This record gives sequence, structure tokens and C-alpha cells, in this order.
Amino acid sequence: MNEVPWIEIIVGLVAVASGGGLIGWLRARRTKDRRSDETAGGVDTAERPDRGAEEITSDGDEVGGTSSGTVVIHEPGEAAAQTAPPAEPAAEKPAVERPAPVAGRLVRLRDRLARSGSPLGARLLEVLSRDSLTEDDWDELEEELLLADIGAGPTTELLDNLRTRVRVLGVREPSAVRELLREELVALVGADMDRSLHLEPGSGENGTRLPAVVLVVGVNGTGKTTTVGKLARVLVAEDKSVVLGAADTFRAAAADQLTTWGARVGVETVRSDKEGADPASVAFDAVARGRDDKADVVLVDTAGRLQNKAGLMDELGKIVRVASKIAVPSEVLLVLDATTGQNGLTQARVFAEVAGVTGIVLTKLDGTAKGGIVVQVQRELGVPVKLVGLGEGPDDLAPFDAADFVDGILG
Ligand SMILES: Nc1nc2c(ncn2[C@@H]2O[C@H](COP(=O)(O)OP(=O)(O)OP(=O)(O)O)[C@@H](O)[C@H]2O)c(=O)[nH]1
Repeated sequence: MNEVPWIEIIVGLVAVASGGGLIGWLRARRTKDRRSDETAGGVDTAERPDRGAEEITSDGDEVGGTSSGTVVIHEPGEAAAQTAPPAEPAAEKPAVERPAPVAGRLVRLRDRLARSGSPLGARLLEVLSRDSLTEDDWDELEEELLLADIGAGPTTELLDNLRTRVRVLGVREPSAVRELLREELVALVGADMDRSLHLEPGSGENGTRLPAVVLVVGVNGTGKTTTVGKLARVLVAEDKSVVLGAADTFRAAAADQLTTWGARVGVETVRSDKEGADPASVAFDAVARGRDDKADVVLVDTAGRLQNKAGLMDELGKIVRVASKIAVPSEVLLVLDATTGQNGLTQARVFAEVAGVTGIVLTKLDGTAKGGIVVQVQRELGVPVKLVGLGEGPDDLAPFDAADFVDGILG
């Protein structure tokens, strides 16, 4: 008789009774293994620590999904590159400004003076339009002229002439008196002075064309740097090519200030990296650059600290000497602050002696009723006012003209 394979029967019964469970267990086991593999997504698990939550795109929800590669893990830089807008083009050059035309700028003086208080002209005309002029009226006129910084000598001169003409001509109507006053003031300011800037090119060795060199000097705070910047614009408006020299190495910010002025109108500024560098060396470099670039004009800003006359003479003298190795400055412009009156005049004398000043730039004329300083400063220094500052705006520098100036102060 065949032996019954009890062992096999028992195993078979157990298998039938629990078959579903076994198959389920086997299936579950296989599925778990597969999920495990898919979760890794074929990506080396070693990369995972790099995966920041913010670097996983919304596709990250599909972790464990298909192998279509929708799970994207960005490097920080990469993420920025893919999500940020395209990078700005490197250091875009600021647009170069076109300065305002120069002609007619002095006409603004009237408005500026009107804003800064009662102009000299208005007060004079008020007295002159009285019915009959008494000695007191003439004294009042004298006082007004002195207060306006015209100076004692010029005041006496003007009033003597005016009195004579009023008497001789028998003029009474305000408009006629005004015209006489205007004529006297224009004569006093000097209608026939040469106020042009001498910017003719020089000639170097072998006939090399040299730029005109303009040195700008004056006490700090008078507006030198601003004036150099504004003057560059005046020249650019007249289609001249310009190089700036930041020889005010005493105040580091002055070179930055000048560079900004230049950049606005596409003009290069030569400066030193070192604070306190030798101003003469900067001036030399600027003139050399102007020569090499075939520029029309080199404008040199200076520090001009009025520490003492000898120090000033040394500094400015050296700048002139060193710059002259290439091109002798054709203009030395002294910047004076119109609001400082007599003090400004004392300083001006020192600069005139030391630097051989050829012209005056009177700044801040918009902020004073003392326009008479024009007359006094010209008399004292024997040089003409060539430019005037009429405000802080970039084009608030005007070529000076006696008749326009008088019309401006008469209002
Ligand atoms: N209202 C008015 N302000 C002016 C005029 N010119 C210059 N300024 C102002 O005067 C101040 C001094 O000007 P700067 O050009 O820095 O003077 P600076 O002489 O170069 O001074 P340092 O560099 O210290 O020697 C600035 O605030 C200018 O804006 C002007 O014509 N009118």
C-alpha cells in the first residue's frame, strides 16, 4: 500500500487555507520593493541632503511617480537662474545729457533776484521816482548802493554823474530817470571789458595741437567744483571736447563730485586714487590726457585752502608750473561767493596776487541783493567778471554781460 504523504497533505491544506494571504504577502512585498526603487527616482540618494523644500518644484508632488523626470532639484544658483528674471545687462552707461543752450541764461537773474528779496534796482527806482529829489533822497540812494556792495568810490561816481544828468536834462518822469540810472550802472559795471574766455588751442613741439588749459581757483566753499562742472556743460553745449582734472585732492569727495558732473555730459575726469595726492601731478596728468585725446579744453579744479599766502603760492604756483610743461593755462578763473561781500574781496586779493587771475566767476548771485560786488571786485582786482552762478542747477552758470546784468538787477 502506498504510504500517505502526510507531511505534504498538511502543507497542502495549510496552503489552500491561507493561499490568498500568502500571495497577498508576496505581492505586497514585491510592490514595496518596487516603490522603494521608484521613490529613489534613479537619483543617487547621496544628493538628497541638498534638496531644500523651496528647491523642489510643484512637480515634486510626483515623487514616486513615473520616470519622466518631473522631479527637479535645483542648485541654489540654478534655481535663481530659472526663476528670476533675466539678469540686468552689466553696468549700463547713464544717458549723456545735453546741456541747455548758453545764450540768454543771464535773463534768469531777474527771476532769481526777485525770489531772493528786494532787488537793488527796485529800491533805487523807488527813491528816484519821488516828485522832487531832496538831499535826503540822494543820501538814501547812496546808502542803498553802499549796502549793495558797490563800494564807496563807485557809489560817489555814479551818484555824481546821475545828479548832474538829472539836473542838466531836467528829467522827471520815472521811466526817463530809470534809463539814466541804467546807463550809469552799465558804465560802472563796464560794458566794454573783454569778458570772453580765452580758449584758443596752443601749439606744442612739432606743431602738436594743445588744449586750452583753464585753472579754477578760490577759497573752499565758494563753488569751485560746482563751477568747473557747470563750465564743462557750457563748453559741451558749445560743442567743445573737454577733460576735467580733479586737482582738489584735499577733499576726497571733490573728485567724486567732479567725476559725476563730467559723467553727466560724457566728459572724462582725471583724478588720483590717493587722498592728499600731489595736486600738481593730477593737473599734469589731466593736461597730458587732454593733449593725447586732442581735447579742446582741460578744466582743472583746485583745493585752494587759504592756510597762508606762502602755502597757497607754493601749491598754485606748482600747479601752474607743472601744467605749463605741456600747456600754459590760458585762463585762471577765481571763484568768488557773491554773498560773502567784503570778506570775499580780501580773499580775492590774495588769490589775485598769487595765481595771476585772468577772470572772475561770481557764484551765488541768486542768493544776494548785493550784486554791486561785481563792480567792486573788478575795480579792486582789475580783472573782469566773466561768468556768474545763478543757482544750484546744472545749467545755472551764465556768461556775464554788463547790460543784461543791469537789466536783471533793475527788475
Ligand atoms: N545758490 C547757489 N549755490 C551755489 C552756486 N554755486 C555753487 N553753489 C553751491 O555752493 C556749495 C559749495 O560748492 P562747491 O562747488 O562744493 O564748493 P568748492 O569751492 O568746490 O568747495 P571745496 O571743494 O570745499 O573747496 C554747493 O552746495 C553748491 O551747490 C550758485 O551759483 N548759486
